[in-house]
Amino acid sequence: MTMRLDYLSIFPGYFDVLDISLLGKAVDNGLVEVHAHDLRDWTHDRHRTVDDTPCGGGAGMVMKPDPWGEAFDGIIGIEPDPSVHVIFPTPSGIPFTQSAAQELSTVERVVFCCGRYEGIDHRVIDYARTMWTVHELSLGDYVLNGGEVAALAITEAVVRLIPGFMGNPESLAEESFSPGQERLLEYPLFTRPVSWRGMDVPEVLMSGHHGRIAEWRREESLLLTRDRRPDLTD
Ligand SMILES: Nc1nc2cc(Br)ccc2s1
Repeated sequence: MTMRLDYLSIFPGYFDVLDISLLGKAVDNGLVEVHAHDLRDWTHDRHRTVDDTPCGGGAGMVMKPDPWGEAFDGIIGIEPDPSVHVIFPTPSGIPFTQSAAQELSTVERVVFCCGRYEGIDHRVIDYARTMWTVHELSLGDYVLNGGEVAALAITEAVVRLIPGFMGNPESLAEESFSPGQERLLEYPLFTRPVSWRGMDVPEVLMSGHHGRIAEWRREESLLLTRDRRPDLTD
């Protein structure tokens, strides 16, 4: 299966980065195809206007619905298709999680709608919900200047889970937040040299005693999780 990823943005250049590194490899080996689109290509005025003042007043500007609607018609189509997943990164979205990444990794078509300014006219999201499967996703409780960086993060989390993408799929199963894994943070990692700037690798890790090593790692994960993410231990 090839996953098609579309990105709608007034800064499509953000997505040039998808041609390099592991994601570039996924593109080369036909696992994913990536299309970035400039929302301004669907404007008709001399200034290629995509924003306007908010109805009801308030600070900043809101993205006009017309360019989005015409871009949807051109990129996705005018017939409803629930197999198309449309993602709006937004601070007011539901938290994006590894299980959501897992689910999205099986989808054949994903369209990212990257808002700027104060956000997108809400009728765009309401329209999209009548046509496709829509996800309003948040990456965390902080505000970016637009959805592009969030779209890149979601892309990386999803694409790396596509079967055949990672050389060693077993490593995925052991990662934190993977299905079936206890919700624990990763234990500290070490490699050679054994002694570095007066700091040594914990002796247990050099003991060759796999039972003790597993026990040490679990304890470290429990301590770290309790200290940094008590919410995961609920
Ligand atoms: N955390 C996030 N901040 C933002 C800001 C804008 Br503007 C659009 C999308 C997102 S996702």
